[in-house]
Amino acid sequence: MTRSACLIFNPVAGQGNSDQDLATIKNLLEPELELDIQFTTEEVSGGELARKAVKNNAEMIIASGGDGTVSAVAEALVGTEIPLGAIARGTANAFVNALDIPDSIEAACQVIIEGATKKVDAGMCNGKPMILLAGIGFEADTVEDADRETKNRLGTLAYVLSGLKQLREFEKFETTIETKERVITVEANAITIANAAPSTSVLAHGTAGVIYDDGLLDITIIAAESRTNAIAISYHLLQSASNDEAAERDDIGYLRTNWVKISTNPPQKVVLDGEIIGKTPIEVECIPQGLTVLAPVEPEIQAEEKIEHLSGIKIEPK
Ligand SMILES: Nc1ncnc2c1ncn2[C@@H]1O[C@H](COP(=O)(O)OP(=O)(O)OP(=O)(O)O)[C@@H](O)[C@H]1O
Repeated sequence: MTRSACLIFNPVAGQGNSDQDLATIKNLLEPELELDIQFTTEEVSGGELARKAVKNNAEMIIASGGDGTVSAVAEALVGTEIPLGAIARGTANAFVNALDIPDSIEAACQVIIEGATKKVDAGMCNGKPMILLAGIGFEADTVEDADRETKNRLGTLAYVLSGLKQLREFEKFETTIETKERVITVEANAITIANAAPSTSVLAHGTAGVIYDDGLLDITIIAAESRTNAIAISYHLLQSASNDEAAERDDIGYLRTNWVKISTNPPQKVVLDGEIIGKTPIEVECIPQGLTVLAPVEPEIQAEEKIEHLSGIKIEPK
């Protein structure tokens, strides 16, 4: 029996040629899958289309668009067993990068055809599904500041530019972090609560790698004393993120927990998976294995070795 899938496609996502993208996707997938193609519109979101597809018992749901569309579709699938395929066509493509799904159309289609799935955690933030992260403080301001027109012209650079602009205006706020075991109070400029995070979300990377299937949220606290320090912190986190190392500076804190409530004084804007959802306080809970995604089969871990260069070494097959 042929497998079937509902493809939810944003025809205005990203900077590429959507007609051509759709033709490529159909060429690659249609020999293997019976596709029911649904287009998002300004009025009908990917989330709405996905909820309809869930009701219609879709066998698989594929989201193709920017992070807005892919996250909205993913959120609708939290708590279901329906596998999500993701074909990223946006600017930052944080969702696929965070979950180790390839970001080219061809490779993403190949993953969908191969059909291997993995379970990843999701989260709930103030009752709303969260796949990647919630940001409080300058991360939230960065997102709000990167407008559509600038994003179209500059792509990812738009976020970096607005981030630098925000750093000039940053300030500290009183923060209370409540876990099931403790109440922590601290002065901070930014708090990130991550379930999964791409390396470009630098403020999420206090821990040594944000793990998306450990049943825990990774919380990073930034407490910079000056703007210069904030820039140094961002650079430090960028490096520790790319090396999968934990942050070592005294003005960066991190912890892991499965539930957290965060309040601030004064209240701060909160960005959830790229959208501003309001202000603090927030309550975030990890939903272990809440989402099934089509993802590349994990490569076998090869034991690393470097021996051939040793002088006089002999290596013989047994
Ligand atoms: N057919 C459509 N016509 C106009 N706007 C649309 C249409 N379909 C979706 N949208 C809008 O697209 C936005 C979601 O875009 P999405 O995140 O998929 O791509 P993007 O904005 O290009 O991605 P990125 O944020 O990575 O740049 C929503 O605001 C939605 O209202």
